[in-house]
Amino acid sequence: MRTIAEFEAAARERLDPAHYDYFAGGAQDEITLRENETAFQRLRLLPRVLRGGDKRDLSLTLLGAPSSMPILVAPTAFHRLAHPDGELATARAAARAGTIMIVSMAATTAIEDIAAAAPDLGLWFQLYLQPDLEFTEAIVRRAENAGVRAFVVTVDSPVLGRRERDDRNAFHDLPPGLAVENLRDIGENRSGGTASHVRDIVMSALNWDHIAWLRSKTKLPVLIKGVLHAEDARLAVHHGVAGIVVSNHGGRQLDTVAATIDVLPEIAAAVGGAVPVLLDGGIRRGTDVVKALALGADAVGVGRPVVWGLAAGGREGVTQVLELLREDFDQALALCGGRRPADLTPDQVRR
Ligand SMILES: Cc1cc2nc3c(=O)[nH]c(=O)nc-3n(C[C@H](O)[C@H](O)[C@H](O)COP(=O)(O)O)c2cc1C
Ligand SMILES: CC(C)CC(=O)C(=O)O
Repeated sequence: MRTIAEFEAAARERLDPAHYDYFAGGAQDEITLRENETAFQRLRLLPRVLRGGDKRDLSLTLLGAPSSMPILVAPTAFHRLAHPDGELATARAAARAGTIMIVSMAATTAIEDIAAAAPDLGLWFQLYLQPDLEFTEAIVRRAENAGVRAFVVTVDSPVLGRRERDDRNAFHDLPPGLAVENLRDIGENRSGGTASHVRDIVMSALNWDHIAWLRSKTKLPVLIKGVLHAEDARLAVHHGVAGIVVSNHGGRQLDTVAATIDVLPEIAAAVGGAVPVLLDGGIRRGTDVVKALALGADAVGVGRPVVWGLAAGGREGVTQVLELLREDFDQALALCGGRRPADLTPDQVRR
């Protein structure tokens, strides 16, 4: 398979249609879902020439974590719905690719098992802070003990977005045998949960004080994921976050919000290099990665492409997707006259 679109088609053939819809879908009219991709397609590149050098180096270090390329695995829930090996397969593929995997709190495999399956993997942990802060703290301790190296707090979900495909398919719970394993066995009366369980514990009250609270509870870097407004990026730096993920949750939260690539320049300007800026949403080609890095991202995350690889071929499928993106990015970088990710500059993108 040569493209992410081909992996998606293969995944679609294999998946239960309701599960395919869960992975593929966005909120309401799915305008932002489509816009994330079309916004990249609208941008035109201006390569630099005669800058030759035969060795390219795609590697970078993010908050102390080395990565072989500026393409990370974004947190997506429920990998065992996509493939029986679930998050273990994803983690092994991410480790082989030498990249960082941000594990979803709503993973269907326990964080300890993921860490054990891929000991060399740079693991970050995505958190939905919950109204019960003691419970949240227990999850934080559990993830720390498993060896994660950063927390990524999702801040675009005071409530969950309305995904009409899921409503139509009545997909609101995991099938028997699958659970949100990271919420199991913590505290009293926590049987570990289903999708509706997670739905109940995203926190409407979430505010900057909670970020300060989390920072007081862990020495690990705390990033926030789901920033679209430059003023929030400024506030994030002011509140001492270690990094910002420009994200609209893959178009799954509020429909008609801006495409991430369109707001990236404002956010990069607001942050001014104070902390790393990551971007996710709509990355399907190496040229998308080039555009994001040129416009100010330090790295990008991929959500659905990894799920399609997993559904199409388990660990090997995820490996193929990550290598396809790596090669595609490497070639686009070379064609833009760059040797390292940091060589890309905003003037190389015409908006
Ligand atoms: C099926 C699915 C599940 C997701 N689960 C989570 C999650 O548990 N936590 C989270 O912060 N983001 C979640 N996201 C959002 C992704 O982290 C990411 O922002 C988005 O997928 C990027 O867009 P892309 O799919 O176009 O690459 C999910 C996205 C998808 C498609
Ligand atoms: C379990 C869900 C809340 C995971 C998620 O963030 C999503 O489906 O977008």
